[in-house]
Amino acid sequence: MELNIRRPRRNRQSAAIRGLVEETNLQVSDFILPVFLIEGKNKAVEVASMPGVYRHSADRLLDEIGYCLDLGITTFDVFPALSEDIKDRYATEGSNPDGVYLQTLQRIKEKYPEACLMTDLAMDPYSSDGHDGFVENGQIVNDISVEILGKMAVAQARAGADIIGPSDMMDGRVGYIRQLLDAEGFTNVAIMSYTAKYASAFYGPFRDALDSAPRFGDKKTYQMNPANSREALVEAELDYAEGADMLMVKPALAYLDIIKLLNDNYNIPIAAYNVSGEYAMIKAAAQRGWLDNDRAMFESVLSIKRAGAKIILTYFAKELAVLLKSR
Ligand SMILES: NCc1[nH]cc(CCC(=O)O)c1CC(=O)O
Ligand SMILES: [Mg+2]
Repeated sequence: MELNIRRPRRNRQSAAIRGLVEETNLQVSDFILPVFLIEGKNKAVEVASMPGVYRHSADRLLDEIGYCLDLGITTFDVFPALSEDIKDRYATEGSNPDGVYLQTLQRIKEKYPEACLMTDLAMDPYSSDGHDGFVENGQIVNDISVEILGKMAVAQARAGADIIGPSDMMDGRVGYIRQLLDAEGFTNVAIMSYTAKYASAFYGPFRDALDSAPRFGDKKTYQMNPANSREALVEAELDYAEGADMLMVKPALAYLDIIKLLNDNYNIPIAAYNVSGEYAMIKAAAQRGWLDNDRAMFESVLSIKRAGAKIILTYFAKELAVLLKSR
């Protein structure tokens, strides 16, 4: 029998050697935990389609963030779930400094100055149309949306945001927001652009959590077609030129090729959003005993890092932090 002299199994023969040759490692500093804020007091309501994920009122969210900081999680992406009566066409509440969202950001910063706060910048949580941009005659109007988003971004920076995360996919918003932030003295506030955000089925549980599904139509005129990858390079080129500090791909698991594409072509950090549906799939299978929760979680988040994402937004951040500590 003639075998090749190269035997890859030699490098797998013991835990020690496997450790030596291991190329990718997850660490808690890679993660951003998305958190959901609701109105009221002393409330923690589990999201039905996201077992283990809660919508917290501000007071409970403060406790939650304290707990996560102790676990080593440094950065939080805060999403508001607001009542219908506060929403309007112009997403006015999005830049209301006395509203529950911006007030809560301030409270978090006051209590935990060390916490790094990321915001979601889009109109949908505040819009009576449930779209990320401004709606006129059934169309999402780009430039008016960008103006509204600019106001929101400055208000978020004033409330203490460290990283602004435009998730709306309007053209030109990164450059516009950068200009406004700089003009207002917020040169240190970073922009993590949702650069390649796809029109995905995997946002379903998130829209349940926020009750933010579009009131008509879909998001296909602004979010990308899942069939396209070269278009992601066009989006990246624009965001890079407009001053984005980090480029995000969303969702993550069905878009590992896009993560790799951007990582190969851009020398700023790439982020990926391991979205609600990707979380829900593993949780649902694990609850039925069809998958091992911890192993499936670890493997899927590891694959996102291996593909080239340095930063991972994931609802698994807490569980992963505990798992990594126990190793
Ligand atoms: N601007 C909205 C927004 N920001 C983050 C998510 C999805 C996050 C997730 O599914 O976990 C969405 C949903 C959407 O675009 O409809
Ligand atoms: Mg773009």
